[in-house]
Amino acid sequence: METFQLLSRGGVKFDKNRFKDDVRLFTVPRHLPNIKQKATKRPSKAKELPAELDFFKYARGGAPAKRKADASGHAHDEKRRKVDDEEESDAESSSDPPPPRHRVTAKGSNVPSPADSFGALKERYHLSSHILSNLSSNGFKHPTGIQSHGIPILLEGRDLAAISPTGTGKTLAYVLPLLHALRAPTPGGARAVILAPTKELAHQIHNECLRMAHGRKWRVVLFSKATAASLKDKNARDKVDVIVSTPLRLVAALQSGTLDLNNVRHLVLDEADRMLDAEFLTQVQEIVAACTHPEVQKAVFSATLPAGAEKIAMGMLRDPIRIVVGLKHVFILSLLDTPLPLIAQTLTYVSDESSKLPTLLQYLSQPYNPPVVIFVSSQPRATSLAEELIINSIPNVDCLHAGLTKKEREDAVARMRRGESWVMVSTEVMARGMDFKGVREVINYDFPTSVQSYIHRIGRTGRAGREGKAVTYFTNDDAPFLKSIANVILQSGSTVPEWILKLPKASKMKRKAMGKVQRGEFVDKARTIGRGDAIRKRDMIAGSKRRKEKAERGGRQEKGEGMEDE
Ligand SMILES: Nc1ncnc2c1ncn2[C@@H]1O[C@H](COP(=O)(O)OP(=O)(O)OP(=O)(O)O)[C@@H](O)[C@H]1O
Repeated sequence: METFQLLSRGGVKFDKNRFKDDVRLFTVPRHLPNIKQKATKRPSKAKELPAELDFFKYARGGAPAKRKADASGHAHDEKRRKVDDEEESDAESSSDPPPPRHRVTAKGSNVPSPADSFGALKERYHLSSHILSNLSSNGFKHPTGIQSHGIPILLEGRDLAAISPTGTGKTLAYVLPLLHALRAPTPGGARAVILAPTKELAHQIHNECLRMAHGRKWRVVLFSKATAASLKDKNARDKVDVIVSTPLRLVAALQSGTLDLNNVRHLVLDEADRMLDAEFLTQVQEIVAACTHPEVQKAVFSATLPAGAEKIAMGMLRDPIRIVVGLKHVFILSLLDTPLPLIAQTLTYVSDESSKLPTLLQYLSQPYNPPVVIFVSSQPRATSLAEELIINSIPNVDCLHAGLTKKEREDAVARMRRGESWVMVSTEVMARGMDFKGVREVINYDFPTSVQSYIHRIGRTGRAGREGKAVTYFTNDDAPFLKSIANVILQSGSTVPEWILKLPKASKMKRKAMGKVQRGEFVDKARTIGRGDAIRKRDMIAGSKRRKEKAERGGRQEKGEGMEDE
């Protein structure tokens, strides 16, 4: 666009005649064909969103170019396919480096074709106009990669194991087909169950279901102590369509005989690798066994699915399709299939525990981008770090961990959603699935306990196509585990100091020990005062500051200064 046109669109009036010499300076000379050519060769780009608004430029789905499908949308004979489904880019014609290519790998028999738009889903599967209108009123215009591939698979009633990076819209990828399959509300008990590892995540998924179910009479229940009590009544239970829950709560109701899952046709495990780890596995197996309907469809979703968890998951699924969303250049190198290209990641050496707090305070004394999420390794450390930050006058500090009461946890999440928390100190409880769109930075104050934990923690930023930043502190004690994280950083496109890459590979035993570095309960060993003291101290500091300012104002008035401000 011509410079002066641009200015006039912003309301600026400019007399071109009067300033014709200046205008000439800004006019592109006609004898520079290259510049002209470039400007005209990219008409489609001009119509597109600016890069900073083009969310999902990496995760957006699309129909594969190389595949032929029959009218029913099925691949003819492929057992396994690999698809480059990033839309055609004009980058080759420019000097810009080509954008990262988005890759989806699907494995399984008779894989349905992806749908490159929500409209295509309507045409192929008669998706209800209610759901479509809810998509549009929530601003969801195009399916993401996992949605364009995963939704058709689920709509065709197939079992699915889906691996897609954090923040790429996995929730909608299972909520949408599930609601479509429910059709009209029917009595007889829950027909769908969604399991998540934390109350906070279950709550968030419940909200997403409600958003998509808006205008319909489906009863979507967030399973809690209170709902479990009200569902003891069979009449109430019969009216439920969807249950969203943590495993523990549901198992308690199953064991007490106040709930059965015989009518369930759809079972989803979100954060599947966590759900299938030692802590949850028995409960999850109990729930799976309670879903006795012969046609129950099962799906597992996660950003990470290590081999052990995948094996268990595949054992639970029937003739499953496995899809993996990742970036092409990363994918080839990656053992993890979980690139995080939108997050600028760095490692910061802090020598020992006592150096971490000063490093963080120094960081927060410079301009930073709130909200920031800070991860520590235990509940007492989360409380302790939040106290330290408050004492040091860092504004709007909050804390969230499983040791808080239900109300405290809910309030902390609500403050975060309202944008009132600038610095949120948390434990692994917030590492998975929590979607606070605005999070700009993640700081791993304590080194993550595993590669998966690293990926999920930093995935709280860089969501829905936005960019983010992640900083990880490491001490001498963390050094043996550094290389595993450095590899993820490297594969995601960020840089890592050469010396870290030259470190010897940690043995399997060492890697297992990764989460076991001993850390004290207080982030500042010297300090033993409690939270109440911290808050009192903060208020005292603020009070004394106010008094000092007032006294100074009074003094100036006496001297006759600053009258114009009064
Ligand atoms: N098609 C879409 N278009 C625009 N935004 C979308 C779309 N689908 C989902 N989103 C938004 O993207 C964000 C991330 O989605 P979601 O929480 O489902 O990610 P996820 O892949 O489950 O992440 P995690 O692995 O961390 O759980 C949400 O804010 C969601 O509303």
